[in-house]
Amino acid sequence: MTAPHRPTTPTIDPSTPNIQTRPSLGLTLITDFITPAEETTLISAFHSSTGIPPQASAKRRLSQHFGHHFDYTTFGASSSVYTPVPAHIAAILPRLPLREGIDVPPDQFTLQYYPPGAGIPPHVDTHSMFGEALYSLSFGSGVSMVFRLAGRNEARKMRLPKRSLGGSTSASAEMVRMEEEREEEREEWELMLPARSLLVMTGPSRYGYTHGIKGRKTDVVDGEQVVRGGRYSITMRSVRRGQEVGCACEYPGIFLALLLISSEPPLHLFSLAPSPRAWRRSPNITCLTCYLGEKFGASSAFDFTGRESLLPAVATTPVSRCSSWNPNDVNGINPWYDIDSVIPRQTCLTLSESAPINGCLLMLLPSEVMNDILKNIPPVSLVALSLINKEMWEIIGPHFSRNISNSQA
Ligand SMILES: O=C(O)CCC(=O)C(=O)O
Ligand SMILES: [Fe+2]
Repeated sequence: MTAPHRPTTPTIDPSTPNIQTRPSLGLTLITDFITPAEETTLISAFHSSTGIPPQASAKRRLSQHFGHHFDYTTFGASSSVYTPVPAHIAAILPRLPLREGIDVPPDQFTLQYYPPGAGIPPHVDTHSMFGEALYSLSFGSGVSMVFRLAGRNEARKMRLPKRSLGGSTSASAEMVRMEEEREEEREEWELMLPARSLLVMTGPSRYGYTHGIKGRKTDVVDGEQVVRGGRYSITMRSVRRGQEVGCACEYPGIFLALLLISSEPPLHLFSLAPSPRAWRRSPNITCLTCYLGEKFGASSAFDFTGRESLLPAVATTPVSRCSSWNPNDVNGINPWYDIDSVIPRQTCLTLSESAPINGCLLMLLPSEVMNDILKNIPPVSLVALSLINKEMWEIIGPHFSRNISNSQA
């Protein structure tokens, strides 16, 4: 294990010494963004509205939502649950740095209280459902936020189970080896967010890195161990709606998709979800999840079971189709795991047990193609099998170019 690096040296304009920017990361930290009086107001408002006394020894992170509520099933925003934004939060908004013509004022606010020792797992906030700029206001106590280049590990978790990766072909073994080597190189670094500071994430820091907070009671600040106090934060996001939903960022990912071609509605959406935590960790797969949730008007299309398994964990209706469908036993081929044998042949399988489903097509698709398919070929049901990342695509993509050009034709 290498020690966390420091982030790149910030750029500071002498006329605004409290603003540290890291242009290559799209990251800005503004210290003393709110006054101590505002901090006191925000803290007492949190305790009076939640009814939690200030000295309460909470064990885990507590969240409160304003504006469109955060939806923990899609990791997007709820379209139905809304709490008006209180005046003490609204008062901060005019001060937020917005890039002209790019950023819009946030309309989704998650206020969190982290008792000392609590953290938040590394994640990338959902691309498709929230605008680019993310704002995080810290108060009560500072904390060290951990950034890590996103992608390989997250994608790997979503992609294929280890037994398949380590399995039959030298190509897949090689992929594993390369991933492991690259894993070592991934840089992780920490940035201290002082109380009353505002963090702004755009570009690479928003899309290309995970951010999280380690669950520990101390942080190292300028070489000194500092004991954490209770920290509050307000994460401010802008919600995308309608035509804006989708992801056009530079980190789109490539999906290994199984399209179930169905002759009749209703559409049945299945999803292979290792666990809600893994979905959350994988930036690109949440794009798809949210995209579908929004597209088909239901976050309940995805009903996570939380099983640590890549088997079809989820079904809307009927559940029996999902559970009776043994993925190891479809025409003697394992369509889920046997990437090498199935995809190059662009196998079209007939699922005799699943009457409304006429067939399925397993292929690798860049996410834009996937979006196109969803728009243009109803009715299909879609199984988001997995995700591979850009680097992986460079290795295996050439083998599948025929499939991609077919699907684009
Ligand atoms: O507490 C924070 O500053 C960050 C919280 C966060 O990353 C989130 O809610 O998505
Ligand atoms: Fe976040």
